Amino acid sequence: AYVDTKDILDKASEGYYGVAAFNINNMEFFHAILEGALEKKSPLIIETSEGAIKYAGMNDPYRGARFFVNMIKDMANTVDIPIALHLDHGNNFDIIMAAIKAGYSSVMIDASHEVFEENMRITKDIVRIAHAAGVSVEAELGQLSGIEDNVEAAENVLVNVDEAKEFCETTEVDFFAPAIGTSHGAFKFKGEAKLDYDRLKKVKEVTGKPLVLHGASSVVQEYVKIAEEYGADFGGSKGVPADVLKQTVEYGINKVNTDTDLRIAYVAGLREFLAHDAKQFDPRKYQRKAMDYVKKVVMERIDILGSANKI
Ligand SMILES: O=C(COP(=O)(O)O)NO
Ligand SMILES: [Ca+2]
Ligand code: NA
Ligand SMILES: [Zn+2]
Repeated sequence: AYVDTKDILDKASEGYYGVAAFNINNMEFFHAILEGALEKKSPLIIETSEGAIKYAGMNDPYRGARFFVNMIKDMANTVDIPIALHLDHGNNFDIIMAAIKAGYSSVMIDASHEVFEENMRITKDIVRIAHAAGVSVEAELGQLSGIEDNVEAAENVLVNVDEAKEFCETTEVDFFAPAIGTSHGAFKFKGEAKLDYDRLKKVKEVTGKPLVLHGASSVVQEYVKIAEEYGADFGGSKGVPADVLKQTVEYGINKVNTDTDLRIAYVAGLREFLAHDAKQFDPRKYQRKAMDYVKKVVMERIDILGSANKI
């Protein structure tokens, strides 16, 4: 069934387990992810960035938002796991409105690069509009280093616990993303993967909200190796290890944003298949190994986060 993201995350917060939020840009990733979630009988959050919406809509965001809603809502209403569709890193007001209008389950308003008061003001505004339309809202405090919503953040700015308390009370966001040391992409840590667990525990205590971990991919080396065997160069890639992910769930993370792991698994499968089969040109066949690897990563992640059979 097609559900509100808040429903999935309130249950996860109650039960202290994590639900992965998988990013997609096309149908094949959605199908591969869905196969894995169905097999695990897990609730599923599908999320699309603003870039994905522009990509699918051939630069018309409302068309792109409708494309994803039509594909995902229809499928959701014909399978028996709960599925929500979420706008990831919403920043552009028109695209956030397009997602709400098209029928997204939830939207993120990411104004975390603004000063605290401004982030709070903007977020409050979006919550008012989204709630009026029955749509739930995510927002973020702190910054992840690297490129994020077209804003270049030089280095990590960790969430401030007192600000988090005020922010959640004032804005009434439904779920909240505290920056605790992760970053987007495949090169998250120079040395050891260190997240600020103490800060995370305190944010959970003072907000009581379902919490979101951005930049949560593990950069699974099994697929990095396969991709590199067939010509990729992902040297120095490092993500959030599975045991660290488990710790964050234990301390209150419930939505676990996963994009990079699926991209690496897919390109590994595609490179491997094409290196061995010189004759195949049916896209349903030459993408299948790539989709199988995505499905495997999805199922492994569901086991790490504990959302299997939680429907
Ligand atoms: O935070 C993410 C995904 O992060 P990764 O690059 O670690 O998959 N999406 O919002
Ligand atoms: Ca941000
Ligand atoms: Na998000
Ligand atoms: Zn993110």
